[in-house]
Amino acid sequence: MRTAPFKRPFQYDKIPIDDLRLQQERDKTNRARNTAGTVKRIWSYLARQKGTLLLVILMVLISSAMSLAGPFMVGMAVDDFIVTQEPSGLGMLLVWLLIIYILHSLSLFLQNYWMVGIAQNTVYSLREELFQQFHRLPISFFDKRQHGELMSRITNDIDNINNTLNQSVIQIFTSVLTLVGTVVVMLLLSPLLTLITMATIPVMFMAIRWITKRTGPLYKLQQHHLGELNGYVEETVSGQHIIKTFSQEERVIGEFQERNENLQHSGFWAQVFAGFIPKVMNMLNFLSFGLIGLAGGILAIQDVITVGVIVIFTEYARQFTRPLNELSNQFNILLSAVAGAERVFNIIDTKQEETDEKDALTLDGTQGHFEFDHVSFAYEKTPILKGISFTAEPGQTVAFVGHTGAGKTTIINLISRFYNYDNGVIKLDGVDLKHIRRSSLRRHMAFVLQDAFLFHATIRENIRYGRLDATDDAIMEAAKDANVHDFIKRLPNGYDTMLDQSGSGISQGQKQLITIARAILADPSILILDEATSNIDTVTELKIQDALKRLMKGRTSFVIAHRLNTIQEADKIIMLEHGEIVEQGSHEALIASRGRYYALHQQQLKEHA
Ligand SMILES: Nc1ncnc2c1ncn2[C@@H]1O[C@H](COP(=O)(O)OP(=O)(O)OP(=O)(O)O)[C@@H](O)[C@H]1O
Repeated sequence: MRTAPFKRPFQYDKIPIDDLRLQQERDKTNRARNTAGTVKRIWSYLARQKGTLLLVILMVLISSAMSLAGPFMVGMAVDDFIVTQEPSGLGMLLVWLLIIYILHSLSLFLQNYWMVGIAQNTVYSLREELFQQFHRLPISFFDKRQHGELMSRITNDIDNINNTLNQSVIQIFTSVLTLVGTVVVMLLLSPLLTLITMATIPVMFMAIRWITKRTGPLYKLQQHHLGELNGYVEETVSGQHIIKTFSQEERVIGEFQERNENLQHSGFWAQVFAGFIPKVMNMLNFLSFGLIGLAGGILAIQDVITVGVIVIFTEYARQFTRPLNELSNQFNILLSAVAGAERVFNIIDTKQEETDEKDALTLDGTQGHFEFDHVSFAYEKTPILKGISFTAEPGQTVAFVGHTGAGKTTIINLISRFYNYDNGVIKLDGVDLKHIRRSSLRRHMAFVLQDAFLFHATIRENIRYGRLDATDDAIMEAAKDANVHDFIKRLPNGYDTMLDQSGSGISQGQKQLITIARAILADPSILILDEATSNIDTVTELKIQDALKRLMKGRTSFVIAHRLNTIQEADKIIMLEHGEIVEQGSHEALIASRGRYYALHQQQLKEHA
């Protein structure tokens, strides 16, 4: 087993400077493009809860005032009762102090309670809007993006907004109020001592700036390395089969080690520098106490101020540095949350799936007669399909064949109107598809796709997805027709067997049979089958072929098949090349004409010989 080298790993000059630079570049792109606009938009969500927000502001005012009043009273106690050694009113003052501290705690508790409510309501609305938007966006939106990226919008970004609203917003308010309040009271008590107290601030600023200039990018680098490491672990865990079959374990361990070392380096320095901040603050606080004690003592001896004022200043000095520090921290968190919010809003603002025409038809039923008339289509600006013309009679099976990238899936995408065709016309029962409501068109279609997708639900619920009002008997009948009933019956929990998201626990073929049962139950007039029989053992393949034959009977079916032996019985085979139809006809006719299909057929025969 490999062990990680532990050779002087923590030299600062070993931090990859290029990585730091890269991180700084990334930071720039990670900022919101329109910070003011995004903040305004977040505000519009908060403004829906004006009443509660006012209460929070009131509580912040009270807590800030109380944090000023506490030390002030202590100072008064020193002057009035301790210096004078006249303790008669001390008891009453202690009661006041107690009230101040209770009020302080209570206002902190309530501001937190109300602000958490505001934050939760805001992210509830955002999550809801984002999820609804996901379901209104066209397929092209998802085709262009990675799933992980979209997941990150609804998890990380929204979480970030929540945390920022919960903590940073109140912190920023409180810090500003406390800072202003402290300086005002200090100035009123003694402008000279205020200046002396503040003498350490420039030093503090410089020290913090020096540290954060280093920790900021290091922290982000650490996050970046952590993300890389997590991603790598996730990928290798889910790709275990492939790693083992290609005997890549050693290489994977080596690559992991590299990522682990990167994280170790950046993590070490990020935390070392971050650890400096409280130490430096403490040191400067003590310096400031010393200065206040010295200067305050001299001023008190000269009767310019009282001893109580010195007590108040030492307390305020402590209160003073904390908000300064917090402001700079919270500001960064706030900026990154605003950037996240902007990404969320960008998705919410993305153009939704084109709406149907105003007077679009709702199909009650359909014969399933399709006609493609010189249809052309481009993804963005890349032309894919050119002058496609063919017909599919009701109940016929039309198969698309051709090399990878020929445009088979694209034709299916046009039939189901996941994409809009640019030129020409596609007609269903003589009506242009564009005049038919998308939802009503798709209601008459069922898909059995290569990547059989099952939900995290029971087998029964997965089949019922085809027709929500189906009875248990109808589900069982569909499963019987799909040749999967016997298999389900043999499972300990039968139809109530829970499937996990990846559908593990059942084979690829069984998954496919369940999706066929789902399609049978849906009882559509139009069927779309995408390479439904690849990677499956012969017995299951026969079962699938048999189930499909039953499913396709009496329905117009479009089949994408790479293996020509599965489509020989199709009524029409359409051979595509570079987005154009080069041949069409029955298997026998195409073989007899000895053209492109014949060549492809011969090639496959040789490959499987
Ligand atoms: N969402 C998309 N955006 C841009 N181009 C795309 C998109 N989907 C497919 N293409 C391109 O369109 C062409 C046709 O792709 P299509 O998926 O229709 O081919 P196919 O015949 O189904 O291939 P395969 O047999 O590999 O599934 C390819 O060049 C492909 O790169």
